[in-house]
Amino acid sequence: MSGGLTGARNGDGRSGGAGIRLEKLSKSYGRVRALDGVDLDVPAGELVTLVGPSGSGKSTILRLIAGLDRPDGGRVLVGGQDVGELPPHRRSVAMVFQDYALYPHLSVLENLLFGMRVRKVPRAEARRRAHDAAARLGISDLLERHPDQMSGGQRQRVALARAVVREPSVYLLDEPLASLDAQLRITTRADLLALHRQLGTTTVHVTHDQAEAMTLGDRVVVVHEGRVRQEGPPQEVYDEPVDTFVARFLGSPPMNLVAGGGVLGGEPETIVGLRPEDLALDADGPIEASAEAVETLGNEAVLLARCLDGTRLTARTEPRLRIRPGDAVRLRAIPGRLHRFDAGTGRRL
Ligand SMILES: Nc1ncnc2c1ncn2[C@@H]1O[C@H](COP(=O)(O)OP(=O)(O)OP(=O)(O)O)[C@@H](O)[C@H]1O
Repeated sequence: MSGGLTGARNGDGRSGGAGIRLEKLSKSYGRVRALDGVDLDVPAGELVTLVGPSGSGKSTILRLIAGLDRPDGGRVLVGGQDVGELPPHRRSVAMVFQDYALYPHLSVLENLLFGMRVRKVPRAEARRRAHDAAARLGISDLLERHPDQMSGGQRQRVALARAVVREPSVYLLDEPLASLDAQLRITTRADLLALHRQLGTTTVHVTHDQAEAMTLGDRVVVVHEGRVRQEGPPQEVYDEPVDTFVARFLGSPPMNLVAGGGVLGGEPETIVGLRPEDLALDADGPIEASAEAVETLGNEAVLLARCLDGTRLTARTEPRLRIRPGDAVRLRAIPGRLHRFDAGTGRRL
């Protein structure tokens, strides 16, 4: 195959990037089936978040798109082209890892220039790109520092800038925010979103943090046991999970699931689900329970209640009600908010 992919740029300097299509991708490591027939379409310019528990196959998907690993079966298309035979450096994808992977003996500027030197980008052009990327990521005043002279958040910005200078058609971000503390994660998340809006380049972002998945992507793709369980706009997946796995995985605290419906009502052959925010304290509520634990978070409190029949339910409540463990409470499910799943398959009914 001749020629790699290039990041086509449109007039205003934005790069829409290239769409990605995965067809029936499978991959095993020894006896571990990491991917089991993954189909996925990411339109050009979209930011998609892959989310799933540890070991579900998220990083493997990125590695196969990047060409760092080869699939046992299936195809990877970037910009409509089967890239199966292209080595990583010819795929016009830039990957950013959780641990930054910067060269410790090089300054920030040298880290940014290094890859372009290898790819023989002319010097003046390479410097222009490096300074432009540094400005976008707010690290222009760090260019002379070495990685060990920076905070984790600054290092992560350098790692992102190093991806930006490549002007790829696709960004692959493997838990880029996971090593940052909670506060920094939120601000860096906003910066990532802003960067994506500026560049408009197709991005696949991996996380196991469901809050990140809800806030960061145009679409969220829930991966479990090497398969795509559900994909869609985050709110849609949250409101209409296709099965009990997705229902429990997105949302914190997770959805209440009651076999047979029990205190939530329902038919014996079903599992009935209710989000904690859809379970309200109500003095006339039909569900009698006692408070087992209350976690106060400042803006809200999470009540763990044990019903008369032993069922445990969590509810999001007002923190100022000052409920204490042992208090008798009454609860009501907000009408229309119940989810029903098949008890055998776990699928949404
Ligand atoms: N090089 C490897 N050798 C053996 N097994 C591997 C290798 N890479 C991945 N696996 C296995 O493949 C499965 C999927 O791994 P993968 O790293 O894709 O999961 P993940 O969803 O990214 O997990 P995490 O969130 O923990 O990074 C896991 O069971 C993992 O142990």
